[in-house]
Amino acid sequence: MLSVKELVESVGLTSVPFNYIFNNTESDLHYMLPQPETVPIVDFSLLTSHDPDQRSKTIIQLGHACLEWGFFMLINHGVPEMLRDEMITETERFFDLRAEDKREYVGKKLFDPVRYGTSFNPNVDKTLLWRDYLKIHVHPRFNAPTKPSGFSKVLREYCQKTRGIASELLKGISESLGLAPSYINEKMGVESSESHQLLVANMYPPCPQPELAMGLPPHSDHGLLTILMQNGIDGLQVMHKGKWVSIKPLPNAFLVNTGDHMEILTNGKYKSVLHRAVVNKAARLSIGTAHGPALDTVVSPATELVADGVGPAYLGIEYRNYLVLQQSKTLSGKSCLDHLRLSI
Ligand SMILES: O=C(O)CCC(=O)C(=O)O
Ligand SMILES: [Fe+2]
Repeated sequence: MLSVKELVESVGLTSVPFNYIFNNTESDLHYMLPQPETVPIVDFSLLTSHDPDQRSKTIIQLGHACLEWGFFMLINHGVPEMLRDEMITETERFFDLRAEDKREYVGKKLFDPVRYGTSFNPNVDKTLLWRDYLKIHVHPRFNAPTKPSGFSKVLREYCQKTRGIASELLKGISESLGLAPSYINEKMGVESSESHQLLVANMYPPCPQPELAMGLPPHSDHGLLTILMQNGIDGLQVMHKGKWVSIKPLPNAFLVNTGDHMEILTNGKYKSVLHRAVVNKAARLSIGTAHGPALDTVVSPATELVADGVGPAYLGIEYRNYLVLQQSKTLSGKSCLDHLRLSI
């Protein structure tokens, strides 16, 4: 099957082929929240500050962002702009490689180290997505494609830095829940040598009729947290108060969202956020890292967060099995999490 990029480049497309036409309902397009609705901004340098006042104010903002949005922009995170730029350039170079150089990563399974493909699950997707992807398991074992030659070094550094950010954010999030700073990191083993980190690069090639196609349909992410960045082109939309909000990141900011395992762990207090990626006439690239526990960790609601007499709202599940569940289906809303909900 051709990637979207190959499709676009091979035939000089002027319209979207029928199997990519996404059923964007009228009402859906009108559901945009009037801008600007202010997306929360979290200053990482204040979160990690030695000044207890600054830190506790930032923890309150972080908790608010998780509670009200499940999404925030992270500024002053300390990842050099040059590393981010290199990461974007090397990833673009990967997608630009000749088909034969990427072939060894095609048709791979969920837990294979490096996977390159298109759509989400083309075997079951009724409508194909305007998106090609590269997915790499980067922790606990680091993996990288062999080409382009500079990719591996940049990828390793980038993933190490984003892991550090995730664990600091999880300390702040634990505190915002009234728990010890180390609570989530310890319970989920996020700082352990076995914690799982998946890198997902999304390439959305130029689309001749962007309003007809979809890059990624509404979905939530599987992990505890996702840390995302993009090239200069926007396209991410986040569901807030029942409406879509288009996200325009500040220069050099990361976009961070809570995932399904945050919702399970917090017994529904910090919900995973629905988001989607629309496409443009220009090529868009986004790079996300999903941060979670070791694959064999059974995640269930933290007893400290289950109110007396209420009980857990989700069944526990092994992290690995949740990934298997998500990949077995088409990407659709929060349908995986729905499998684990308990009626209270
Ligand atoms: O492209 C984007 O901005 C969003 C990507 C995304 O949601 C994902 O990879 O799960
Ligand atoms: Fe996502």
